Amino acid sequence: MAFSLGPRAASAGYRLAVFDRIGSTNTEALVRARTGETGPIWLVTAEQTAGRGRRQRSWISPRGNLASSVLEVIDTSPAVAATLSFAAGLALEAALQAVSLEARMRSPVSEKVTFHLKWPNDVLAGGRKLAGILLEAEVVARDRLAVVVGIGTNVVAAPEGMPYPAVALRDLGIDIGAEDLFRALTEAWAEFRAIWDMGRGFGEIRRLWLDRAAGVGQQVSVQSGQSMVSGLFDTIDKNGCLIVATSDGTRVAVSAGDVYFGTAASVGAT
Ligand SMILES: O=C(O)CCCC[C@@H]1SC[C@@H]2NC(=O)N[C@@H]21
Repeated sequence: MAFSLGPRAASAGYRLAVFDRIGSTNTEALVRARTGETGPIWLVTAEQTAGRGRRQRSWISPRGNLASSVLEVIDTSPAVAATLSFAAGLALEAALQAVSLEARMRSPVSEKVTFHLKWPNDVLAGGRKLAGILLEAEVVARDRLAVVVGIGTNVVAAPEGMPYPAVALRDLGIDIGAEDLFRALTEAWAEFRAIWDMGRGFGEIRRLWLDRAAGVGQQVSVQSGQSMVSGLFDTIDKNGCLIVATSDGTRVAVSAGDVYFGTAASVGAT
């Protein structure tokens, strides 16, 4: 089976570049944006050899997993563009739901799996990391912003030896191909990208995201650089910052960091 766009993505004007093997779809998208590509375009590869994750980590994506990026060149500020990653989380969760349902219809013995979104932009299944999102933005010609949203999903294999628990769809009994998930993702992206509407729809995206979020109202610790803030995960604000209500009654807004659920900072980070 080959990678293809869903009908809604195609009619919304998205194009597609498919690779058999590439270093990083995010890097390729940024290189293209610097040399005149204006998008919107999806880049997808069967195998990624130098994938990048958040916070300068590497991202392992062997053949069979899904590594893809969407490039949009838009007139908005980096702060507004950053909120697009929440729309990406919602799109990925919707795509995962859709393909899991199809897999269960083919093989009714497999159990229903619930996916949750973890701030800022991971997808968890049963508390384990299934997918990650890396949003990168760069000002290109004529002061327009190239926004690349890279989405990696463990379809057939989860990386081993990570500092957090990881899982693949196959481990969960969800037997689908990366091509099926990609097609569903392009459809869901077109839907949530339209709701986001250059940041005007972030209120709605925020509401939908909070409905599917892991750990709201629970104890979290958030590590941001050298500092750690602990308290209750209250909400996310209109900029997508995580709001932590600390025991001294203050509400701290965190714009970037790693979330650890519970009180022990040594478990649960993705
Ligand atoms: O959780 C993370 O740290 C984010 C991982 C993002 C990985 C994807 S795979 C496709 C795209 N290309 C990359 O090099 N990274 C992203």
